[in-house]
Amino acid sequence: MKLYVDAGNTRLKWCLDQAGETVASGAGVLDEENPFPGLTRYASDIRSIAVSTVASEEKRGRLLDYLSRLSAVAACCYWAEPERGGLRNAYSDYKRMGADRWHAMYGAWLDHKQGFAVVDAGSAVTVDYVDPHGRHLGGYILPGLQMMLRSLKTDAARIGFDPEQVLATAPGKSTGECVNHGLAWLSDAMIARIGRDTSEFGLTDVLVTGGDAPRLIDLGLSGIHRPDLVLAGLRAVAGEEAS
Ligand SMILES: Nc1ncnc2c1ncn2[C@@H]1O[C@H](COP(=O)(O)OP(=O)(O)O)[C@@H](O)[C@H]1O
Ligand SMILES: CC(C)(COP(=O)(O)O)[C@@H](O)C(=O)NCCC(=O)O
Ligand SMILES: [K+]
Repeated sequence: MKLYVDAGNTRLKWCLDQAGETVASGAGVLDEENPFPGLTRYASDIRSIAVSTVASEEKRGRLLDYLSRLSAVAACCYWAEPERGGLRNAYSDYKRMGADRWHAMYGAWLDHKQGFAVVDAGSAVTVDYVDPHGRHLGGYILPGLQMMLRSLKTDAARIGFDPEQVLATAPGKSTGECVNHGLAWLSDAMIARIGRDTSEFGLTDVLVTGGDAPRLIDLGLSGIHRPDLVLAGLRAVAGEEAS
């Protein structure tokens, strides 16, 4: 079996592949005693390990340590690239791009050749545009939804509120409403902007991934929900490298 790991700043997502089929998958947190609940019983069946990570070097070290105790197979990390299979990275300094963005774009490129946007709503929100020729037009990096709420809580002394996942965007009449409606209102503006950009650039599909993808879809982002997009791209890249 092949193990694929997407290690973000908040969570680890993983899947186990046998002959192209997903036999198990899950999510966990590196700091927990078992970062891969559900995986341990397959440990002796693992024949390869591929990792896409944007976590710090310290966290990557701990992840690789954990994996080396789990399995005798050495884990291989895959990074952003300048080009693959007709998909071309807009970054001149492509090594600086988060591996998750590259793998999500490649996962999308395999199935959506008519031009697309990838919206990855994780710890941070990233938006990337790829035209029908596979040219990455560039993208955006924004604070994630939880990150925004957390920064309001920690960096402003008098903003006290309970986070609520409201859809309301009307002007708030209490601190809680101002914050919670504010986040919905800001997301609404971002969603409208993505709609404008995709029609201006002639991109057909919007693919949405990351832990807060359902929230953005609830808020009106009309797109294809692909929770596994980073892992899909990583699977393809690692498979091509092995063949
Ligand atoms: N079970 C969960 N644990 C943690 N965060 C979750 C969970 N479900 C949804 N989320 C939301 O998803 C975000 C993390 O998304 P994810 O795509 O896993 O991030 P990353 O790739 O940066 O680790 C969090 O900020 C949180 O808002
Ligand atoms: C933008 C990100 C923080 C998103 O990470 P995530 O929210 O998935 O944890 C990550 O892709 C990253 O660290 N990128 C490096 C900078 C760049 O892509 O230009
Ligand atoms: K992300």
